[in-house]
Amino acid sequence: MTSISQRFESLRKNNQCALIPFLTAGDPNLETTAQALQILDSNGADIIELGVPYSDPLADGPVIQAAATRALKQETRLAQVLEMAQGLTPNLRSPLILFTYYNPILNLGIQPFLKQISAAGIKGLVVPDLPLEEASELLNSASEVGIETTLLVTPTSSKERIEAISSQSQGFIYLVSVTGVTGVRSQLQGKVKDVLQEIRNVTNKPIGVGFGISGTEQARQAIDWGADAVIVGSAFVQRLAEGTPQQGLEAIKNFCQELKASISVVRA
Ligand SMILES: O=P(O)(O)OC[C@@H](O)[C@@H](O)c1c[nH]c2ccccc12
Repeated sequence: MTSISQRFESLRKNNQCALIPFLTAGDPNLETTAQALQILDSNGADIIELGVPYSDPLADGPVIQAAATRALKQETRLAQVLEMAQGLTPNLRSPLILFTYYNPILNLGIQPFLKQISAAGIKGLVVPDLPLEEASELLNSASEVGIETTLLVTPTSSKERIEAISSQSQGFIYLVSVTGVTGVRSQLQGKVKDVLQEIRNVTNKPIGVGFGISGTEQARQAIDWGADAVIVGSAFVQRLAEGTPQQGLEAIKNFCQELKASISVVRA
């Protein structure tokens, strides 16, 4: 199974960038999530971020909060998400990143958590509220089972923090494009270009830009500014939730193809 780093290496060889969609597992139900993952995987996704619904998604905007609420109404728990993933990962081209808040990990215990997600074929981890000071135990234990933990840089991160995060982050570095919560914005802030350069100055690890990317224009903009990947969540979650599940699946298929096409043009 391809790792996150290996996927980035093969993309870089072909001067390509990664499209990383995010979906909330269990919204509207896990059967649809399984279909959605396969659709994204065969319509342009290079890596996929799978969110574990959580009752207090403090870093999420209204779209993903609503998705988490719908998924929790379906009694979506980590165990079912992993059971669904285990059935899929052997046949997915895209490595899966499990996206979860820190609490569910602490409740289960870091080692049992990692054992379960590794058995499900998960290759990456994003924990937005993991304090950098506490990250080393999770990072080290996860990498022992072949899971790369990606850390987040924000536009207000200091130079020292950018260096600390860049050196510890595995797989890639997640540059959050705006201060605030997830959710589509009208345009990417120019600051993203500067922070991209600051990260580039201290590491040659791939950099993914996320938050607020609503469509092909902003995705292209992030790539032209030097990003190696774009992470798109709310815009996919929104489309999947519109109409019937079948209509939602059709909408994310088309959106995934459009986004991949928009970032596939060789960098200007
Ligand atoms: O939804 P957006 O604005 O496209 O941003 C990606 C984001 O959804 C995904 O990476 C994510 C979902 N929840 C998060 C919480 C914190 C950081 C990142 C995330």
